[in-house]
Amino acid sequence: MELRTAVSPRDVKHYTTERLREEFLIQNLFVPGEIKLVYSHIDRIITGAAVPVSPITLTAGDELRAEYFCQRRELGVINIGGAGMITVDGKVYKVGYKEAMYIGMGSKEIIFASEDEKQPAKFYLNSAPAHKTYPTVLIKPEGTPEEGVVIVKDENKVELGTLEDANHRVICKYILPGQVESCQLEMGMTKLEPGSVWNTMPCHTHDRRMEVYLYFDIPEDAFVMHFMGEPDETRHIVMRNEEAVISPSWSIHSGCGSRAYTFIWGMVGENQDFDDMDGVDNRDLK
Ligand SMILES: O=C(O)C(=O)C[C@H](O)C(=O)CO
Ligand SMILES: [Zn+2]
Repeated sequence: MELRTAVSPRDVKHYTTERLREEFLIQNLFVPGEIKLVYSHIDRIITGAAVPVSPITLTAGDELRAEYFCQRRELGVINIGGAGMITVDGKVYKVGYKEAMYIGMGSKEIIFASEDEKQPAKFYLNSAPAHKTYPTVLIKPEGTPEEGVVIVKDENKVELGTLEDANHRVICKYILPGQVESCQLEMGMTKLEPGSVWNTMPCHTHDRRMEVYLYFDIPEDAFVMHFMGEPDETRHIVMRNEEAVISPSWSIHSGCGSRAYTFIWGMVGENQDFDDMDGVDNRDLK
């Protein structure tokens, strides 16, 4: 598990491109046959990925000083690859493309597998410290609810922006209060409509929560300029396909692509109020 420390905005002002990327950008997450994990001191979020070609088990590693990964943690998973399975304490959940799971604290054995090793599942992971066990569930954007399966409510599929502002997009909220309960983790996916390139613009900060973005569905010769920093001291990070970026609570997090793309956002921190954002007026950005 790789470790990243927290950083102060006063220091970040002076970072070179290279240093900025070292601190905030997470590359090479999706490696066939491996589980990759990055532990950030910022709200102790773990960002990771599992790409099983044969079944692989999630372990705590030395870093957590825990008997098993979810002993004191909760875990959110979204599959951006081929059809897969996640087995939690012996119960098998089939997790298709853009389907997700919330796995509650206390789940001991978590095994990732792919239905077809030639088109492996790509499980993206966000995990945060937890204090209480909430039910483990499979989450689907569409379908019929059944025992252990939550379908994203219509009110949690939010269309925002316009083509004229190049920010037409749909935010699909998977893990949040009132739909899938968690101690602090919230997760969802935002898809840009063709011709729109800006996410989270007008932009915001939320001092109560930090956030991680995973950008995907980006062709090899395309990119997203991810903007971060305090609103009056912004910086950019060039993002390629399937790369993640850490956004401290004091930082804006917004991106402009060379074409449309999709991204997963995950938040942890003080509260779980999605709309508790401090909006930044476009005229105030520097
Ligand atoms: O496109 C957007 O706007 C978003 O997806 C915003 C993120 O969900 C976010 O930053 C929530 O705080
Ligand atoms: Zn945000």
